[in-house]
Amino acid sequence: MSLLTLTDVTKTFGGLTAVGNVSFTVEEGSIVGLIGPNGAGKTTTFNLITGNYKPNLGKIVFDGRDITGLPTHRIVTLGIARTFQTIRLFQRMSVIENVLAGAHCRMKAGVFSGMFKPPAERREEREVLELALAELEFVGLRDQAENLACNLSYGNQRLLEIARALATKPRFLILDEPAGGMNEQETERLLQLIRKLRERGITVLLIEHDMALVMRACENLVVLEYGEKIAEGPPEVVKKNPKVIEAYLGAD
Ligand SMILES: Nc1ncnc2c1ncn2[C@@H]1O[C@H](COP(=O)(O)OP(=O)(O)OP(=O)(O)O)[C@@H](O)[C@H]1O
Repeated sequence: MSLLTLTDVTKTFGGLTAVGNVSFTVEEGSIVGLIGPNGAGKTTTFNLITGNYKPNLGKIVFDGRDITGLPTHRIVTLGIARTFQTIRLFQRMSVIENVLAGAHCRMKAGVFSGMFKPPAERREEREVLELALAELEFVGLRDQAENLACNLSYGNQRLLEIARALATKPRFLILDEPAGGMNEQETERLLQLIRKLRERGITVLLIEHDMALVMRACENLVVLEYGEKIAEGPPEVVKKNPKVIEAYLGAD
């Protein structure tokens, strides 16, 4: 079953077409890579899916529902979460507080609201804390919960971003260059983590410049160049596509 479908989506900035007539589908439970040279329109596509941008034309359907142009907070509650190309953590807050900030959008009451709370609210807070700790455990940062986010290594900050996104209980997770700045060992851990996400039933859409990771992690790739889709299919087929080879060689 297709979880996400983009149909003829276009986004322009002034005279520049950042994304032009792009259509693709992400099947539920799959790991799909969105790749292409710098400036190809990958991040813009992510921003269109997550409601950070509104498309000029086209339609985005998630789980059978038209989400085109919905505000980001509505899209998050429908089950789409993301991480960012540049790390966006609360650097002076603890690791667990960063994850709680993600969980917050699912709570009826605020996490930090008041001292005298009714039992239902306290129960909800306990549950949210347990959820946040479980997500830290999942990404391998449980023992860092009390540490400040700024004290984590770059690779671990990226994992923390994933934990924070997971705390929103997504069905669909969008990862923007998760391996950026990671060493080989951290990238290997990330690959295992992405596979574990799928085992949890979470569908993953990934932008990544580390081609070795993309080829190993994804079962399907969508390739953009100058805002247009130039290829789509399994990695072993896409990597032999002359248009893709030319796009990458041309970029180098
Ligand atoms: N907010 C914006 N205002 C104007 N132009 C933009 C904006 N965002 C992106 N662009 C332009 O749109 C095009 C696509 O950019 P985008 O960031 O989506 O590409 P990308 O494939 O994610 O690139 P990279 O791999 O370098 O992150 C580029 O030419 C970029 O300069």
